[in-house]
Amino acid sequence: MRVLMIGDIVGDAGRSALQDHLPRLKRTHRPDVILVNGENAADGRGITRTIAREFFGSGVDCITLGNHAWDRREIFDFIDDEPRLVRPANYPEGTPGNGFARLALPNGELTVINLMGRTFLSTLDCPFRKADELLAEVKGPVLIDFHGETTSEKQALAWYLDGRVSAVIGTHTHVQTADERILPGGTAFLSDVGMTGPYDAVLGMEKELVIKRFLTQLPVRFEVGEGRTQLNGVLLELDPSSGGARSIKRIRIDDDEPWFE
Ligand SMILES: C=C(OP(=O)(O)O)C(=O)O
Ligand SMILES: [Mn+2]
Repeated sequence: MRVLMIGDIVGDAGRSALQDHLPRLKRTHRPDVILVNGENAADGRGITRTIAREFFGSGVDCITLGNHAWDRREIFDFIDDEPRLVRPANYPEGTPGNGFARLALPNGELTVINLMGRTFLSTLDCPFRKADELLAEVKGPVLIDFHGETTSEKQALAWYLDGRVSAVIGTHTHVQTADERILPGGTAFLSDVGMTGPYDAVLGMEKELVIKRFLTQLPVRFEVGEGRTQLNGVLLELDPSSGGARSIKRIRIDDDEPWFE
C-alpha cells in the first residue's frame, strides 16, 4: 500500500503548489492513497468547505488538521458531515468532528488518526492514552498525523507506538526534518513532513511581517507570503496485511532542491 502524505498546505500559494505538482507526483509514485494536512489552507488559518472540496476533487483521500482546525467558524457547519476531514482525536469528549478516518482502498483499509501534542500547544487530552484507546478498536495499517511542536514529543510517541501503527508522521512546524526511519517494530517515523506553500517566507507567512513582530514585539497580523513555492511530503510503502512499514522516503520540491523527489 503506497501512501503519499503532503505537509501543511498554507494559503492560496500552498493550494496552487499542490495543483502544480500533484499530477506529476501521482504519475511518478502511483500512490494508493493521498493525505494532506489542511489546517492552514484558508489564508493560513483553518479550512473552508470549498477548499476541502477542492482537495477531495483533486484526488486527496483524507485531510488532517491541528491547532488551527477551528479558525474558520464555518467548519462547525460541515465537519460532522465529512468523515474524511479529521481533527485531532485528543480534543475533549464532545468536540465536533472525528479524530480518525477509515479509508477503504482497493488493497485493504487504512486508518488515519490525527493527534495533537501538548508541549507549547493547548493542553488537550493525553495523545499517548488516546492512541491506546483508539488502537484497541482498529486492525490493519494505521497512519498517525501527530501535529506537534517538539521533536521530543514526536519521537516519544513514535517509540511508544512502535509495532502498533504503520507510521507516525509529524506536522505543524512547517520545516521538514531529515530523521526518517523505520523503528525496530516496523513503525515508520518522521518528526515533521514540512509545509506546502510560500518558499521565501517564514513558515509560509510574509517574512517582513514576521521580522517586524520580532523587532518591535508589538502585535502584527501575519499574511500568507507570495512568490516562489515549495511542496514537502513523504511517501510510505506499507504491508497491507500486517501494516508494517516497508519504506519511507521524503519528498521535497523547491528551487534549491528540485532533484530531491
Ligand atoms: C506554524 C504554525 O504555528 P502557529 O501555531 O504559530 O500558527 C501552525 O500552526 O500553522
Ligand atoms: Mn499547526
